[in-house]
Amino acid sequence: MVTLQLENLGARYGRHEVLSKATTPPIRGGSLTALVGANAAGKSTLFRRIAGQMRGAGTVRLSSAAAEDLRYMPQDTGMNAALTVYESIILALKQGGGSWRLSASELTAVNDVLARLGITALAERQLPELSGGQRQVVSIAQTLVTRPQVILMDEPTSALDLYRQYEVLEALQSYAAESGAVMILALHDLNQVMRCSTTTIALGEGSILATGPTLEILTPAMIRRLYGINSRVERCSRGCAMMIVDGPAESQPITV
Ligand SMILES: Nc1ncnc2c1ncn2[C@@H]1O[C@H](COP(=O)(O)OP(=O)(O)OP(=O)(O)O)[C@@H](O)[C@H]1O
Repeated sequence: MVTLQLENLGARYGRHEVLSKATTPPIRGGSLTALVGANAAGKSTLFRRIAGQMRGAGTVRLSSAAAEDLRYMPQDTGMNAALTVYESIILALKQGGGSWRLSASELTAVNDVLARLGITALAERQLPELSGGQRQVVSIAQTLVTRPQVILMDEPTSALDLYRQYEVLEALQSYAAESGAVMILALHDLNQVMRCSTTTIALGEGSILATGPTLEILTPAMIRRLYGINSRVERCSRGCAMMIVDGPAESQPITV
């Protein structure tokens, strides 16, 4: 089982300190972890820091996985190359180098990721012709095709319709369950978080405020602290937890 643990991570842009002493217990693979926090709280910055794209204080500890097994899918992924969807996924698979010839197992990996994400019909389409939601799913396919063991995705469902959100989150959950990968998704929709993630990391006030089981973290008090919103967390008639927004709290969230 892969685990990821953060110890006292810091990150700054010049003199602007965005994160300080960001620490988590070991985050276990096999299910989805959500990263939540207000705009500008530092979610993308934390991902860049974990992915080694930024220097800073602290340590990222990985067990049962190497740094090369980590993939980070940023919020905005360039999709203007004159490639088909199929070619772009082969390119993502071959980024580690090697021959352009596809082995039988690589061919299976490309076809599998297309099928898993429900985009087989898009395989021959050119990237610049795709809609925003289609691009986002292709970007997820490019991220998963190498079968990474640690995956960081920045708002992977932000451009998706309701059906696609459901389909993609189910696909990500099943990928995590079968591979044992640590999969952290930055998400803004807290009902989505409650439905799909077992663990939640709450980011605010320049650090990680709490990490733990999603329903223990996403209490009305934490939601008020993170977003400045009064809310209730209730059970629907089928027993699923859901958040109901009541309105703005008197105090605004504190971001950096
Ligand atoms: N390249 C950069 N140079 C300078 N400051 C930056 C840079 N990238 C981000 N920041 C600043 O760092 C802070 C955190 O930004 P970040 O993108 O990590 O937030 P976020 O939580 O991902 O926000 P959002 O939910 O809006 O995507 C913000 O104040 C932002 O302006």
